[in-house]
Amino acid sequence: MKRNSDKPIKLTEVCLRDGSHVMKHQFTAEQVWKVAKALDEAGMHYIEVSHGDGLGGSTLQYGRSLVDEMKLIETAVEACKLSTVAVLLIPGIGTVHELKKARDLGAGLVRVATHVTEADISAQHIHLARELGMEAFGFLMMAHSAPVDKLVEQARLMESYGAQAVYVTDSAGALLPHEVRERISALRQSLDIEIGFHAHNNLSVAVANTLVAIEEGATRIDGSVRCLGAGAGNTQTEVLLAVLDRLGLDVGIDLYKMQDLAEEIVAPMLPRPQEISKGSLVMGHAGVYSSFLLHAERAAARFGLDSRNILVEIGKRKAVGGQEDMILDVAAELAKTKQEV
Ligand SMILES: CC[C@H](O)CC(=O)C(=O)O
Ligand SMILES: [Mn+2]
Repeated sequence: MKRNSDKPIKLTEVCLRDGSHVMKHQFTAEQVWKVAKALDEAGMHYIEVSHGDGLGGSTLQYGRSLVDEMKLIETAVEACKLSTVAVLLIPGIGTVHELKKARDLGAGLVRVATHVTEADISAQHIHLARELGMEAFGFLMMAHSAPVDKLVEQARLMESYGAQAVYVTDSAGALLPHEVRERISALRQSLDIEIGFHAHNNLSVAVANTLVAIEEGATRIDGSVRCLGAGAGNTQTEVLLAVLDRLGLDVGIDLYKMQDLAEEIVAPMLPRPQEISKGSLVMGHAGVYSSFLLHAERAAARFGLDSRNILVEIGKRKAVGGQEDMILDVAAELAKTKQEV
Protein backbone atom coordinates (compact mmCIF):
# COMPACT_ATOMS: atom_id res chain seq x y z
CA MET A 1 0.00 0.00 0.00
CA LYS A 2 1.31 3.45 -0.91
CA ARG A 3 0.92 5.89 1.99
CA ASN A 4 1.02 9.66 1.82
CA SER A 5 2.94 9.84 5.11
CA ASP A 6 6.12 8.33 6.44
CA LYS A 7 5.12 8.77 10.08
CA PRO A 8 4.25 5.59 12.02
CA ILE A 9 0.58 4.69 12.46
CA LYS A 10 -0.60 5.04 16.05
CA LEU A 11 -3.78 3.33 17.13
CA THR A 12 -6.22 4.47 19.80
CA GLU A 13 -8.53 1.80 21.18
CA VAL A 14 -11.85 3.45 22.03
CA CYS A 15 -13.92 0.54 23.42
CA LEU A 16 -13.62 1.85 26.98
CA ARG A 17 -15.02 5.25 25.92
CA ASP A 18 -17.12 4.90 22.72
CA GLY A 19 -18.18 1.47 23.99
CA SER A 20 -19.53 3.13 27.11
CA HIS A 21 -22.62 4.13 25.04
CA VAL A 22 -23.26 0.45 24.29
CA MET A 23 -22.76 -0.48 27.93
CA LYS A 24 -25.17 2.29 28.98
CA HIS A 25 -22.20 3.68 30.89
CA GLN A 26 -22.22 0.72 33.29
CA PHE A 27 -18.57 -0.35 32.99
CA THR A 28 -17.21 -1.81 36.22
CA ALA A 29 -13.67 -1.18 37.43
CA GLU A 30 -12.98 -4.89 37.02
CA GLN A 31 -14.01 -4.83 33.34
CA VAL A 32 -11.86 -1.76 32.70
CA TRP A 33 -8.91 -3.38 34.46
CA LYS A 34 -9.16 -6.58 32.41
CA VAL A 35 -9.59 -4.84 29.07
CA ALA A 36 -6.90 -2.21 29.68
CA LYS A 37 -4.41 -4.84 30.88
CA ALA A 38 -5.00 -7.03 27.85
CA LEU A 39 -4.70 -4.03 25.50
CA ASP A 40 -1.47 -2.96 27.17
CA GLU A 41 -0.07 -6.49 26.86
CA ALA A 42 -1.02 -6.53 23.18
CA GLY A 43 0.96 -3.31 22.63
CA MET A 44 -1.94 -0.87 22.04
CA HIS A 45 -0.59 2.68 21.72
CA TYR A 46 -3.43 4.64 23.35
CA ILE A 47 -6.47 3.48 25.34
CA GLU A 48 -9.29 6.00 25.68
CA VAL A 49 -11.26 5.85 28.93
CA SER A 50 -14.09 8.26 29.80
CA HIS A 51 -17.86 8.39 29.93
CA GLY A 52 -19.18 7.83 26.38
CA ASP A 53 -19.88 11.55 26.05
CA GLY A 54 -16.47 12.39 27.43
CA LEU A 55 -15.34 13.69 30.79
CA GLY A 56 -18.26 14.97 32.86
CA GLY A 57 -20.79 13.06 30.75
CA SER A 58 -22.32 11.21 33.70
CA THR A 59 -25.58 13.15 33.92
CA LEU A 60 -29.30 12.46 33.54
CA GLN A 61 -29.15 13.87 30.01
CA TYR A 62 -26.45 11.49 28.77
CA GLY A 63 -26.79 8.61 31.23
CA ARG A 64 -25.23 8.17 34.61
CA SER A 65 -22.06 6.08 34.93
CA LEU A 66 -22.12 3.13 37.30
CA VAL A 67 -18.56 3.88 38.42
CA ASP A 68 -17.03 7.36 38.53
CA GLU A 69 -14.97 7.80 35.36
CA MET A 70 -12.02 9.08 37.43
CA LYS A 71 -11.95 5.71 39.17
CA LEU A 72 -12.03 4.01 35.76
CA ILE A 73 -9.21 6.21 34.46
CA GLU A 74 -7.14 5.48 37.56
CA THR A 75 -7.80 1.75 37.13
CA ALA A 76 -6.73 1.81 33.47
CA VAL A 77 -3.56 3.76 34.29
CA GLU A 78 -2.69 1.19 36.96
CA ALA A 79 -3.33 -1.68 34.54
CA CYS A 80 -1.01 -0.25 31.85
CA LYS A 81 2.75 -0.59 31.74
CA LEU A 82 3.29 0.93 28.29
CA SER A 83 0.03 2.14 26.75
CA THR A 84 -0.94 5.78 27.21
CA VAL A 85 -4.38 6.34 28.72
CA ALA A 86 -6.35 8.98 26.81
CA VAL A 87 -9.52 10.88 27.67
CA LEU A 88 -12.17 12.57 25.54
CA LEU A 89 -13.50 16.00 26.44
CA ILE A 90 -16.37 17.90 24.86
CA PRO A 91 -16.12 21.51 26.06
CA GLY A 92 -19.29 22.37 27.91
CA ILE A 93 -19.81 18.80 29.08
CA GLY A 94 -16.29 18.39 30.48
CA THR A 95 -14.48 21.23 32.21
CA VAL A 96 -10.88 22.16 32.98
CA HIS A 97 -11.47 20.77 36.46
CA GLU A 98 -12.05 17.24 35.12
CA LEU A 99 -9.18 17.59 32.68
CA LYS A 100 -6.74 18.44 35.48
CA LYS A 101 -8.03 15.56 37.58
CA ALA A 102 -7.60 13.10 34.70
CA ARG A 103 -4.06 14.36 34.09
CA ASP A 104 -3.23 13.99 37.81
CA LEU A 105 -4.44 10.40 37.64
CA GLY A 106 -2.03 9.72 34.76
CA ALA A 107 -3.97 10.38 31.53
CA GLY A 108 -1.42 11.45 28.92
CA LEU A 109 -3.60 12.51 26.00
CA VAL A 110 -6.83 14.47 25.68
CA ARG A 111 -8.91 14.59 22.54
CA VAL A 112 -10.95 17.76 22.58
CA ALA A 113 -14.12 17.08 20.62
CA THR A 114 -16.41 19.63 19.04
CA HIS A 115 -19.07 19.62 16.36
CA VAL A 116 -17.35 20.01 12.98
CA THR A 117 -18.32 23.70 12.74
CA GLU A 118 -17.50 24.65 16.34
CA ALA A 119 -13.74 24.26 16.72
CA ASP A 120 -13.49 27.68 18.38
CA ILE A 121 -14.82 26.25 21.65
CA SER A 122 -11.80 23.93 21.90
CA ALA A 123 -9.17 26.66 22.39
CA GLN A 124 -9.17 26.81 26.19
CA HIS A 125 -8.95 23.05 26.70
CA ILE A 126 -6.28 22.49 24.07
CA HIS A 127 -4.16 25.29 25.54
CA LEU A 128 -4.57 23.98 29.06
CA ALA A 129 -3.75 20.39 28.10
CA ARG A 130 -0.50 21.54 26.49
CA GLU A 131 0.34 23.62 29.58
CA LEU A 132 -0.29 20.55 31.72
CA GLY A 133 2.18 18.61 29.59
CA MET A 134 -0.45 16.40 27.97
CA GLU A 135 -0.72 15.57 24.30
CA ALA A 136 -3.76 17.39 22.88
CA PHE A 137 -5.62 16.46 19.71
CA GLY A 138 -8.71 17.97 18.10
CA PHE A 139 -11.67 15.75 17.23
CA LEU A 140 -14.09 17.21 14.68
CA MET A 141 -17.35 15.30 15.07
CA MET A 142 -20.05 14.70 12.44
CA ALA A 143 -17.41 15.38 9.77
CA HIS A 144 -19.77 14.19 7.01
CA SER A 145 -22.10 17.11 7.65
CA ALA A 146 -19.83 20.00 6.61
CA PRO A 147 -18.27 20.87 3.26
CA VAL A 148 -14.59 20.04 2.92
CA ASP A 149 -13.43 23.68 3.03
CA LYS A 150 -15.31 24.17 6.31
CA LEU A 151 -13.64 21.10 7.79
CA VAL A 152 -10.23 22.41 6.73
CA GLU A 153 -10.95 25.86 8.21
CA GLN A 154 -12.01 24.31 11.53
CA ALA A 155 -9.03 21.93 11.65
CA ARG A 156 -6.70 24.87 11.09
CA LEU A 157 -8.26 26.63 14.06
CA MET A 158 -7.52 23.60 16.25
CA GLU A 159 -3.96 23.52 14.91
CA SER A 160 -3.59 27.22 15.79
CA TYR A 161 -4.66 26.47 19.40
CA GLY A 162 -1.85 23.93 19.73
CA ALA A 163 -3.52 20.64 18.72
CA GLN A 164 -0.87 18.13 17.66
CA ALA A 165 -3.32 16.18 15.50
CA VAL A 166 -6.84 16.69 14.22
CA TYR A 167 -9.30 13.87 13.58
CA VAL A 168 -11.93 13.49 10.91
CA THR A 169 -14.62 11.96 13.11
CA ASP A 170 -17.33 10.10 11.23
CA SER A 171 -19.73 10.10 14.18
CA ALA A 172 -22.68 8.91 12.09
CA GLY A 173 -20.76 6.32 10.10
CA ALA A 174 -22.12 8.09 7.02
CA LEU A 175 -18.95 8.83 5.07
CA LEU A 176 -18.22 6.85 1.92
CA PRO A 177 -14.66 6.03 0.84
CA HIS A 178 -14.38 8.84 -1.74
CA GLU A 179 -15.60 11.34 0.87
CA VAL A 180 -12.97 10.17 3.34
CA ARG A 181 -10.34 10.49 0.62
CA GLU A 182 -11.24 14.10 -0.19
CA ARG A 183 -11.35 15.11 3.48
CA ILE A 184 -8.05 13.54 4.53
CA SER A 185 -6.30 14.71 1.38
CA ALA A 186 -7.54 18.32 1.86
CA LEU A 187 -6.37 18.31 5.47
CA ARG A 188 -2.98 16.88 4.52
CA GLN A 189 -2.47 19.71 2.08
CA SER A 190 -3.46 22.38 4.62
CA LEU A 191 -2.10 21.25 7.99
CA ASP A 192 1.38 20.73 9.39
CA ILE A 193 0.18 18.39 12.14
CA GLU A 194 -0.90 14.75 12.05
CA ILE A 195 -4.34 13.75 10.81
CA GLY A 196 -6.53 11.17 12.48
CA PHE A 197 -9.58 9.18 11.46
CA HIS A 198 -12.39 7.80 13.63
CA ALA A 199 -15.04 5.68 11.93
CA HIS A 200 -18.38 4.05 12.78
CA ASN A 201 -19.34 0.92 10.93
CA ASN A 202 -23.02 1.70 10.33
CA LEU A 203 -22.69 1.30 6.55
CA SER A 204 -20.16 -1.53 6.81
CA VAL A 205 -17.34 0.55 5.34
CA ALA A 206 -15.35 1.42 8.48
CA VAL A 207 -12.32 -0.76 7.63
CA ALA A 208 -12.39 0.34 3.96
CA ASN A 209 -12.68 4.00 4.97
CA THR A 210 -9.83 3.60 7.44
CA LEU A 211 -7.60 2.14 4.72
CA VAL A 212 -8.39 5.09 2.45
CA ALA A 213 -7.60 7.46 5.33
CA ILE A 214 -4.26 5.73 5.90
CA GLU A 215 -3.45 5.82 2.17
CA GLU A 216 -4.15 9.56 2.11
CA GLY A 217 -1.82 10.16 5.05
CA ALA A 218 -3.82 9.74 8.27
CA THR A 219 -1.52 8.38 10.97
CA ARG A 220 -3.78 8.47 14.04
CA ILE A 221 -6.36 5.74 13.74
CA ASP A 222 -9.19 4.67 16.04
CA GLY A 223 -10.66 1.23 16.47
CA SER A 224 -12.83 -0.67 18.89
CA VAL A 225 -12.20 -4.30 19.64
CA ARG A 226 -15.20 -6.51 18.76
CA CYS A 227 -16.78 -3.27 17.44
CA LEU A 228 -17.51 -2.13 21.00
CA GLY A 229 -18.52 1.42 20.10
CA ALA A 230 -21.75 3.35 19.53
CA GLY A 231 -24.09 2.24 16.75
CA ALA A 232 -22.57 -0.70 14.89
CA GLY A 233 -19.26 0.12 16.57
CA ASN A 234 -16.08 1.57 15.13
CA THR A 235 -13.45 0.13 12.84
CA GLN A 236 -13.02 -3.31 14.39
CA THR A 237 -9.51 -3.14 15.78
CA GLU A 238 -8.49 -6.78 15.38
CA VAL A 239 -9.87 -6.88 11.83
CA LEU A 240 -7.96 -3.73 10.91
CA LEU A 241 -4.77 -5.23 12.33
CA ALA A 242 -5.18 -8.37 10.20
CA VAL A 243 -5.82 -6.27 7.09
CA LEU A 244 -2.82 -4.01 7.79
CA ASP A 245 -0.69 -7.11 8.23
CA ARG A 246 -1.85 -8.40 4.82
CA LEU A 247 -0.77 -5.03 3.43
CA GLY A 248 2.65 -5.40 5.01
CA LEU A 249 2.08 -2.66 7.60
CA ASP A 250 3.34 -3.64 11.04
CA VAL A 251 2.00 -1.30 13.72
CA GLY A 252 3.55 -3.25 16.59
CA ILE A 253 0.32 -4.62 18.09
CA ASP A 254 -0.13 -8.35 18.67
CA LEU A 255 -2.98 -9.60 16.49
CA TYR A 256 -3.58 -12.86 18.38
CA LYS A 257 -3.66 -11.10 21.74
CA MET A 258 -6.25 -8.68 20.35
CA GLN A 259 -8.31 -11.58 18.98
CA ASP A 260 -8.20 -13.30 22.38
CA LEU A 261 -9.27 -10.10 24.11
CA ALA A 262 -12.18 -9.75 21.66
CA GLU A 263 -13.31 -13.33 22.09
CA GLU A 264 -12.67 -14.05 25.75
CA ILE A 265 -13.12 -10.72 27.52
CA VAL A 266 -15.12 -8.29 25.39
CA ALA A 267 -17.69 -10.59 23.71
CA PRO A 268 -19.03 -11.91 27.05
CA MET A 269 -19.45 -8.34 28.31
CA LEU A 270 -21.69 -7.18 25.46
CA PRO A 271 -25.39 -6.61 26.22
CA ARG A 272 -26.09 -7.79 22.63
CA PRO A 273 -23.81 -8.65 19.73
CA GLN A 274 -22.41 -5.59 17.96
CA GLU A 275 -23.89 -5.86 14.50
CA ILE A 276 -25.41 -3.64 11.84
CA SER A 277 -28.97 -3.61 13.12
CA LYS A 278 -31.76 -1.66 11.43
CA GLY A 279 -31.12 1.11 13.98
CA SER A 280 -27.43 1.49 13.28
CA LEU A 281 -27.97 1.18 9.54
CA VAL A 282 -30.48 4.01 9.54
CA MET A 283 -27.96 6.20 11.38
CA GLY A 284 -25.34 5.71 8.70
CA HIS A 285 -27.96 6.21 6.01
CA ALA A 286 -29.57 9.30 7.52
CA GLY A 287 -26.38 10.77 8.98
CA VAL A 288 -27.27 10.64 12.67
CA TYR A 289 -24.95 10.59 15.68
CA SER A 290 -24.20 6.95 16.54
CA SER A 291 -24.58 7.60 20.26
CA PHE A 292 -28.25 8.52 19.71
CA LEU A 293 -29.20 4.89 18.98
CA LEU A 294 -30.12 3.73 22.48
CA HIS A 295 -31.80 7.05 23.32
CA ALA A 296 -33.99 6.68 20.20
CA GLU A 297 -34.81 3.04 21.02
CA ARG A 298 -35.90 4.03 24.53
CA ALA A 299 -38.03 6.91 23.19
CA ALA A 300 -39.57 4.59 20.56
CA ALA A 301 -40.57 2.06 23.23
CA ARG A 302 -42.04 4.81 25.39
CA PHE A 303 -44.14 6.38 22.61
CA GLY A 304 -44.94 3.20 20.65
CA LEU A 305 -42.96 4.29 17.57
CA ASP A 306 -40.45 2.80 15.14
CA SER A 307 -37.04 4.11 16.27
CA ARG A 308 -36.06 4.53 12.61
CA ASN A 309 -38.65 7.25 12.14
CA ILE A 310 -37.28 9.14 15.12
CA LEU A 311 -33.72 8.81 13.85
CA VAL A 312 -34.60 9.93 10.32
CA GLU A 313 -36.36 13.01 11.70
CA ILE A 314 -33.39 13.73 13.98
CA GLY A 315 -31.16 13.49 10.90
CA LYS A 316 -33.34 15.99 9.02
CA ARG A 317 -33.08 18.41 11.91
CA LYS A 318 -29.29 18.02 11.93
CA ALA A 319 -29.12 17.37 15.66
CA VAL A 320 -25.62 17.55 17.08
CA GLY A 321 -24.07 15.83 20.11
CA GLY A 322 -25.52 17.28 23.28
CA GLN A 323 -29.02 17.52 21.82
CA GLU A 324 -30.17 14.16 23.20
CA ASP A 325 -33.22 15.92 24.69
CA MET A 326 -34.39 16.61 21.12
CA ILE A 327 -34.94 12.86 20.69
CA LEU A 328 -37.75 12.86 23.25
CA ASP A 329 -39.25 16.03 21.75
CA VAL A 330 -39.24 14.48 18.26
CA ALA A 331 -40.75 11.23 19.58
CA ALA A 332 -43.52 13.14 21.36
CA GLU A 333 -44.27 15.11 18.18
CA LEU A 334 -44.32 11.99 16.00
CA ALA A 335 -46.62 10.21 18.47
CA LYS A 336 -49.01 13.19 18.44
CA THR A 337 -49.09 13.26 14.64
CA LYS A 338 -49.74 9.50 14.61
CA GLN A 339 -52.72 9.93 16.95
CA GLU A 340 -54.16 12.70 14.83
CA VAL A 341 -53.98 10.72 11.59
C1 LIG B 1 -20.98 11.98 22.07
C2 LIG B 1 -19.50 11.87 21.87
C3 LIG B 1 -19.22 10.94 20.72
O1 LIG B 1 -19.52 9.61 21.10
C4 LIG B 1 -17.80 11.10 20.28
C5 LIG B 1 -17.51 10.17 19.18
O2 LIG B 1 -16.91 9.12 19.38
C6 LIG B 1 -18.05 10.43 17.85
O3 LIG B 1 -18.50 11.55 17.57
O4 LIG B 1 -18.01 9.48 17.04
MN1 LIG C 1 -17.42 7.58 17.98
